[in-house]
Amino acid sequence: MPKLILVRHGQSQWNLENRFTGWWDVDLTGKGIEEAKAAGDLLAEKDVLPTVAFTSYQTRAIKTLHHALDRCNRLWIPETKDWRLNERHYGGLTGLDKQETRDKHGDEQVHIWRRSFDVPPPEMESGGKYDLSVDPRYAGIPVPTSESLKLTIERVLPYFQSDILPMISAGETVIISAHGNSLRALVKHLSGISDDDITGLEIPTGQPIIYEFDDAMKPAERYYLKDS
Ligand SMILES: O=C(O)[C@@H](CO)OP(=O)(O)O
Repeated sequence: MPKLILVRHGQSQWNLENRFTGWWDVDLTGKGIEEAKAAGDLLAEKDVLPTVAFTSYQTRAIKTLHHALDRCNRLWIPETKDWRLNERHYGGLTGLDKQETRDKHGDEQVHIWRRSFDVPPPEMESGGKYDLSVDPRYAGIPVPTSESLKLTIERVLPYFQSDILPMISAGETVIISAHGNSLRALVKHLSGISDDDITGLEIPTGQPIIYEFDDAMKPAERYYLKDS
């Protein structure tokens, strides 16, 4: 049965500091590295060994993938990076402290920015400290100025369907190392979760989630590998 493994990157420096991150390229903490290694150990222990890998353009997801693959002796498998698996773009909130933003704008407003389905945060100003539109890694790519979950889904899903699903159909065991919101986009689609319910789904760092597909490429309900 073809399998898909989803893993959210381990703890990042800004997860630890409680700052809005989005597309900003923050590295893993020591704890994040350990989470990624433990994910790889679990893949080895359960004998769920990836044959093809996908990740984003962001260091925390790339390093998580590499630490995990190292631990299950699969660093050699083909790997594709694509910006469409990036975290949702946090716009003008990027870099701000989440608690200070709550104190300034109120809990309700911050909850809307973080967890509404289709309300994007304020736009990022061009030329600001966290503007990545001139970063060479995004040359030729339409860098968003802000994204809701809905907008994130609109770039993650077509990429999944065109580039990742055919690999699963071909019998590969695919691993995707990505982010809270790019993975929400995939789980929403694969598990048929409503617009209202998906925003309440929290995806833990470094915990492999498994989808098994039947012959008609219909995914069964997801499960955490640690619980299998
Ligand atoms: O800051 C971010 O980019 C994301 C993921 O860490 O945070 P949130 O929980 O608000 O989606």
